[in-house]
Amino acid sequence: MSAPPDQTTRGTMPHQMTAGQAGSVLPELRAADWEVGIRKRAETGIFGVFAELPALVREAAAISWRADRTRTIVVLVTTLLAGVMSTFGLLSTQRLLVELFAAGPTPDRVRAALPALILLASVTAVRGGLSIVMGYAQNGLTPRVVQQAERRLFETTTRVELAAFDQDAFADDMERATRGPEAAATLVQESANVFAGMVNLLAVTVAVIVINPLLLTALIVATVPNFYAALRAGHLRYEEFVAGSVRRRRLWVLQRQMAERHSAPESRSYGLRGFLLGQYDRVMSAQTNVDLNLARKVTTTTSIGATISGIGLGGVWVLLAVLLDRGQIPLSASVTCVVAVQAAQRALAAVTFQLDRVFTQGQFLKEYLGFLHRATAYLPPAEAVGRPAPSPLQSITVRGVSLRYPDREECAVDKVSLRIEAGQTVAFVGENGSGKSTLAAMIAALRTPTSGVVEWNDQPLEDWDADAVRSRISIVLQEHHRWPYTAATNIAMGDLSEPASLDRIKSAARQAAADQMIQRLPHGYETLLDRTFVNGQDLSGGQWQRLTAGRGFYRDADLLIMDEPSSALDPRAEDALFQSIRSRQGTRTTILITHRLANVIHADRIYVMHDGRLEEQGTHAELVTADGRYAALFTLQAAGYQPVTTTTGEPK
Ligand SMILES: Nc1ncnc2c1ncn2[C@@H]1O[C@H](COP(=O)(O)OP(=O)(O)OP(=O)(O)O)[C@@H](O)[C@H]1O
Repeated sequence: MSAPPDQTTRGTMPHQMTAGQAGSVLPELRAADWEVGIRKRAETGIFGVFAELPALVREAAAISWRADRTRTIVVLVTTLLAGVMSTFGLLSTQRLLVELFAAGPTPDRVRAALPALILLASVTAVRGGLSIVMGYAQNGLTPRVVQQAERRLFETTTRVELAAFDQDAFADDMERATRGPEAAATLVQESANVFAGMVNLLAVTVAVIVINPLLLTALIVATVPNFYAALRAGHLRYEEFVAGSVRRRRLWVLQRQMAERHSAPESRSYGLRGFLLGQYDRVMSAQTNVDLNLARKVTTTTSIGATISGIGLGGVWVLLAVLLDRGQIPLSASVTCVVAVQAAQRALAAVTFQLDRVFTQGQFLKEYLGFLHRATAYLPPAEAVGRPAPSPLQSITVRGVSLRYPDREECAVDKVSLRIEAGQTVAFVGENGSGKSTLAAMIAALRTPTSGVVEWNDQPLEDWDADAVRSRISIVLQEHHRWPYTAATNIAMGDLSEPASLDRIKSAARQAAADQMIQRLPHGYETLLDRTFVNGQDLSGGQWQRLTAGRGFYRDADLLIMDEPSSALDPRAEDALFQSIRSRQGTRTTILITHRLANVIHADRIYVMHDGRLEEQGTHAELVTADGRYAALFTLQAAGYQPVTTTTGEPK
């Protein structure tokens, strides 16, 4: 029996793990649909993909140019000059050999060879000097290019709308894109190297043709198969990288699950060790199979190339022997030919290696640029720039708003309409998954409705600058993030628009019942809240929740949205928190999402959600009188607080 897809993405149940199903059960072991386009492109063949290289090299050069003009020029010029020097070196070697193998007395031959010897020595010295300069320039250039390209990537990932993270492909796309910055840095130099290598090759080819045009054919047979095989091997490796990105991410997640402290307690108490190791074995064995398969293909390709090239090289030597034997070429020319063929092989090996790198790095850069391009679909519209900042909140109107998440049939929020006046405290209640958080996210300008409109002061949210709207709203999320900074910073992150003030931080912490708890930490407000750092501490779930609420209070927002802010709080902390929320009533606007219905009794209006729809609304008294869903939920919860009585009505 194969498991349903949503279950298998979270791991397969141990009883389902049979060897025969290994290839079919975990979807991450199969290529995902969205990879099709990328694979197709990877399969267009080596030369088809090569057509893209000039554009990619131009892009890399542009990135490098923006990062550091001087070093880019130095790297390009020194690399090209070094290539030219190699060619001169080869030509002067040839000249040297011709002079040394010429007829006549030895002192005369040595004298005649002296200019070529001096040229060879000078060329070698200049080449050495150029390499040093190139090394310095490249070392300075690489970090700058990486920093600039990486920053551009993170500028995008931090700006995209939340909807981007709902797309399957986004995380994998991003993983591949992270290789782009390094690729941009190496591409510039490697392309210059390829160019210089080509110049070198051309010189060798000319030298060989001059000796005997026939030798050129043999030279081509001796070198081209190796060249093609090396290119093909690079192509195969890239294909594997593309196909394996989901699997690698799965492995990375598993590695963390088995080695991190957050998962350690549950892993032990539920005895998950075997399960996790089993998952690891399965993903890893799939990875190993792919690696072995790749190694086999690469070895076969390169072996065939090397064999054909070897035969070709044998042909060169035989041809040379025949020509020598027939007296068709002098000894000096045949020695030069041996040197030239060896130089050609070295040059071609270098060019192949560099081309392979340019090719692979070019693909990484392409992934990077492609990701940046695709991500633009999730960036706020350009026309948003320059929109006015919203005036102080007077009302929020939700008009027929719906939102459907990708790949979901039902709407998470379905045609909801409501109006909140400034100063009101309203509550969203309802069962799990009824759409409360999604509705709040649309009101907070974090998600865009699929249809309908949210208005701020009777004007659609899109009319206002989105960042400015968000700066007027403080939202305490149900799934809050535990920022790995100090307690003070964790609270001050609620408003970074001005320098943090300890008084303000403490005041926010007091509203969230977090002040005393923080003061008792080893370094008080300056305690670092991450155990992975030296002297770092961790908090309990409820303590983190208090801190998060403190962050919400820290921002002097027109609208405070608290999504399930007290689920982990003890009764005293909960009471203190709700007193703080209540103290806002009449002056500041608050949206409260909670399952603890006792805390919403005082709300100005309660909205009851069910299956994405707004089912009831009213004050607590009105809803109890209506005797609908709210009344049922309230009565059920209240019953839990009644003393248990005997059948005669006596307390037990
Ligand atoms: N990012 C998402 N992608 C796909 N579906 C989602 C996503 N977030 C929420 N949902 C789905 O949308 C529906 C509404 O979720 P939402 O979080 O708004 O409910 P809620 O009322 O806040 O629930 P709870 O009381 O459990 O917090 C649920 O069916 C949920 O599975």
